[in-house]
Amino acid sequence: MTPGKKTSKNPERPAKPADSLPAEALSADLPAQDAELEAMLARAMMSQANNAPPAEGQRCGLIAIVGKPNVGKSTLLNALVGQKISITSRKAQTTRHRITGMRTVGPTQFVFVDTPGFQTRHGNALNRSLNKTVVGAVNDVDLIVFVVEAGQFNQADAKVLSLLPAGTPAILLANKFDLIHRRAEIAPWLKEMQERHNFAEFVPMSANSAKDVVRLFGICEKYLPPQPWMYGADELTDRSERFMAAEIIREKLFRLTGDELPYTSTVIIDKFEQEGELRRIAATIVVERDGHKGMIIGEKGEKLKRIGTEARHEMEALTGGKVFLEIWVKVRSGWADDEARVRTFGYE
Ligand SMILES: Nc1nc2c(ncn2[C@@H]2O[C@H](COP(=O)(O)OP(=O)(O)OP(=O)(O)O)[C@@H](O)[C@H]2O)c(=O)[nH]1
Repeated sequence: MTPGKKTSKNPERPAKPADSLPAEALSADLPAQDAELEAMLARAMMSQANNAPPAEGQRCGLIAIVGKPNVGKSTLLNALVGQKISITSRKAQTTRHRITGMRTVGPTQFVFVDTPGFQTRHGNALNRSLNKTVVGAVNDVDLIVFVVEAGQFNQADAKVLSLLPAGTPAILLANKFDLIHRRAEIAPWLKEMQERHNFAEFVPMSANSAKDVVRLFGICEKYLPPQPWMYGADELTDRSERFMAAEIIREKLFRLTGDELPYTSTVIIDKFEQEGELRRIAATIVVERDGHKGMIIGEKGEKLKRIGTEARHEMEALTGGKVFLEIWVKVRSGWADDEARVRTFGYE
């Protein structure tokens, strides 16, 4: 199911959101004193979710979550959806696909689109494909959530920002706010950010905080147009169990191997069969070099066994049934530079 075509731009964009910090406040007279800044941040942090039903029926819209690698986009999507549908790791470039996650709250359906972090290094075929996914996702949505790490902005952030279409409202989401200990340092950064783009709102938060996530729903809701829902009220993602299985294995692979394993390893599902509540899954981890294969298999096969066990447990929790999982490791040198291979491995 592709929701992209069903959306329409919000016809009545609110001029000034009531429950978050208006961006104009930042560009004009940014408070010089710490106390004022503290009050301003407190207001933005404290604003409550406003999930009151709209007067006339259903509301629904697409919200793209964009940002450079590792800023917390997938963590945010999972928190918003209320279930893990996008894999995360401490390594950058974990997300490789456009992943749609939905959450229906009262009469409003939020359709979130998580995207790969925009790649500015390595111009290989894999990265070109990832970037195409990001560019596709920011067009034709009702709202863009531009995620940065609070207090930071570099060339990689700038590249993503340059992709945002002018006519679509964008929220500046300053994530990992829990890591900011001196809030006063945020003031000049905020002012700079507002000069870079005409953000509709500024949301300082932590994707790890449930309270912050609830607040974000209220902030996003008013940008979604009144229109019928695109998905059922209980649906959480448009991705299949087969897709999720590959992603879960890739997450364990990324988490359980050191930084020495290059990000150009991928997972293909060779077999996915269901008999009642039992799933039989065979998967291949594809790497570029023999040395990488050894790293994944580990001494006496220990590492691969652990990847398999952790992936299986997570799949069993997700599906509620038993899973038999077999994983193989194969070397395909240069696959990430080969357009055709990148496509056969499931990248757009
Ligand atoms: N302290 C802190 N860490 C966070 C927060 N949000 C995410 N993280 C961590 O940041 C790391 C990256 O998170 P991801 O959600 O994988 O980031 P991403 O932007 O999806 O990364 P890519 O897949 O590379 O695009 C993980 O280790 C998260 O646990 C937050 O609010 N506070």
